[in-house]
Amino acid sequence: MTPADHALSCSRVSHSYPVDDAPVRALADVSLTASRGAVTVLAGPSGSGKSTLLRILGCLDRPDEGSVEVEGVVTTALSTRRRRALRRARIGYVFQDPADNLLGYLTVAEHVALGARLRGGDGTGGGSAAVLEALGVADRAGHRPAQLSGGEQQRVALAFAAAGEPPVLLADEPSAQLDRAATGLVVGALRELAARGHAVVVTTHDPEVLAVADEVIDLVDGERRERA
Ligand SMILES: Nc1ncnc2c1ncn2[C@@H]1O[C@H](COP(=O)(O)OP(=O)(O)OP(=O)(O)O)[C@@H](O)[C@H]1O
Repeated sequence: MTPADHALSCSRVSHSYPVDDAPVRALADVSLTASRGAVTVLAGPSGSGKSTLLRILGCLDRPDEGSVEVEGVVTTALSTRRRRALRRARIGYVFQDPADNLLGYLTVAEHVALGARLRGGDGTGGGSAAVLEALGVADRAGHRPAQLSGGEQQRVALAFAAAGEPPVLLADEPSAQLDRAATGLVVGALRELAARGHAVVVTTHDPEVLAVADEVIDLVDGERRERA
């Protein structure tokens, strides 16, 4: 493993949410590295800080303290505008809520083309046809989100996030809306995406997703705990 394989890392990240007079501490001094070719899972009980950490890694939020690095660029040192541009070009993100992932007026195929264009591609979607196939939604290319179930929308969201081959692919509870069969497809796709060279980072409670992790980061009350 060389430093070039480290697509994503964070160092000593702490974050609190301001709530009235008593800030809620969500993360304390968390460091991690996620490599290309690997599935890294953020695990831990509800409220342990998984989503907060994923949002910070994905340049959606800035931590109170600590730094985040994407392919050698310290994103926490960038202006909001430059951080957003880097996020669009280099990071695919799947939100937990299907409603946050897709645009109602675009078909599945149009999402894939848009994802590829956002990442500077030619709009053909890179390897997204194979990803749609692997996720069992290739035959829905002409459909809009309202014509898909919540689980199908999340699988399309994963293909949209992977379109244009961003080096970093982040997914917040990607199996939360899915039954066992669909979870199996998503788990297979996560592995395939890692094999294609993405650094894949997911939050989960799901043992089936945990089972395909190359590395598990355990969070408890916002702190990283070493595995026994
Ligand atoms: N917008 C917010 N405002 C205030 N507190 C928040 C906010 N978002 C999260 N928190 C708090 O920060 C802590 C970490 O929340 P986070 O959503 O990151 O945990 P999680 O491990 O992803 O939980 P879950 O598995 O339930 O999604 C929790 O105590 C939560 O209540």
